[in-house]
Amino acid sequence: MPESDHTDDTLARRGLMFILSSPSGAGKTTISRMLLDADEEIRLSVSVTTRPPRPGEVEGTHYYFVSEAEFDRLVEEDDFYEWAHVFGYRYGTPKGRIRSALKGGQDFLFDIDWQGTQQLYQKDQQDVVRVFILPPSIAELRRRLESRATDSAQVIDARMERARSEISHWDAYDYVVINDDMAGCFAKVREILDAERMKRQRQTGLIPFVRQLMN
Ligand SMILES: Nc1nc2c(ncn2[C@@H]2O[C@H](COP(=O)(O)OP(=O)(O)O)[C@@H](O)[C@H]2O)c(=O)[nH]1
Ligand SMILES: Nc1ncnc2c1ncn2[C@@H]1O[C@H](COP(=O)(O)OP(=O)(O)O)[C@@H](O)[C@H]1O
Repeated sequence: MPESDHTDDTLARRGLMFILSSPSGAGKTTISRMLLDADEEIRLSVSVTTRPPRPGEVEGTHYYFVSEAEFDRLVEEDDFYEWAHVFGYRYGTPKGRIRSALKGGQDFLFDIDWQGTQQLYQKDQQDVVRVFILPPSIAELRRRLESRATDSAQVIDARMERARSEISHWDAYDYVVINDDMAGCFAKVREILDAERMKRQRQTGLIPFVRQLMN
């Protein structure tokens, strides 16, 4: 849409980089999927990882699954916005077309950890919105990891161990939402997204619109 165009109450705007992070098992994948289903204007930034796929995970939909050597090659070619070590594997955000698509008003959802969040924020403060999801309690976090049934007891122990250090990064986020009731948490995340879209600085169509109102 050209910058000066608008329909009713919709003005042209920059897209935003909407980051959802949480300690493993708190529910960010669940909330991300609900958001992607409910909102046609946001697209998932699909990460590249060296971790093997879990049952049900689809190449190119949930992650791009690559070998260590392939990941090395992508790093050398400077193909990542950011990348980090998590749980013994590497994860990275491919550059792709993100920057040009943002200018055109496309929003992106990032399911990345606190390290990736810091890197993206340093690169692009004006487009980044950082949301951190917390579990209602440590006992419930363990229960969720066990009920997901994708990890061995040993891996669950390691994730629980790591959860405490992940939680310690809570104050590097713009918003913190507790995922007790799933529907309630989802509603709050949507409200954040809606409000951030309306921020004056993002509404590039406002200047011509206001000028026209004043003429
Ligand atoms: N920095 C960074 N972290 C990522 C990326 N993709 C996924 N992660 C994070 O890596 C962690 C492990 O993800 P995953 O193996 O899918 O397990 P999960 O903890 O159940 O979501 C999570 O905290 C993700 O948010 C990425 O591209 N960059
Ligand atoms: N509010 C909630 N109440 C109960 N179970 C939940 C809630 N949110 C997520 N879960 C469940 O907890 C498990 C972990 O959620 P998931 O979205 O995979 O977490 P993450 O991506 O943060 O590791 C899944 O089995 C999911 O269905």
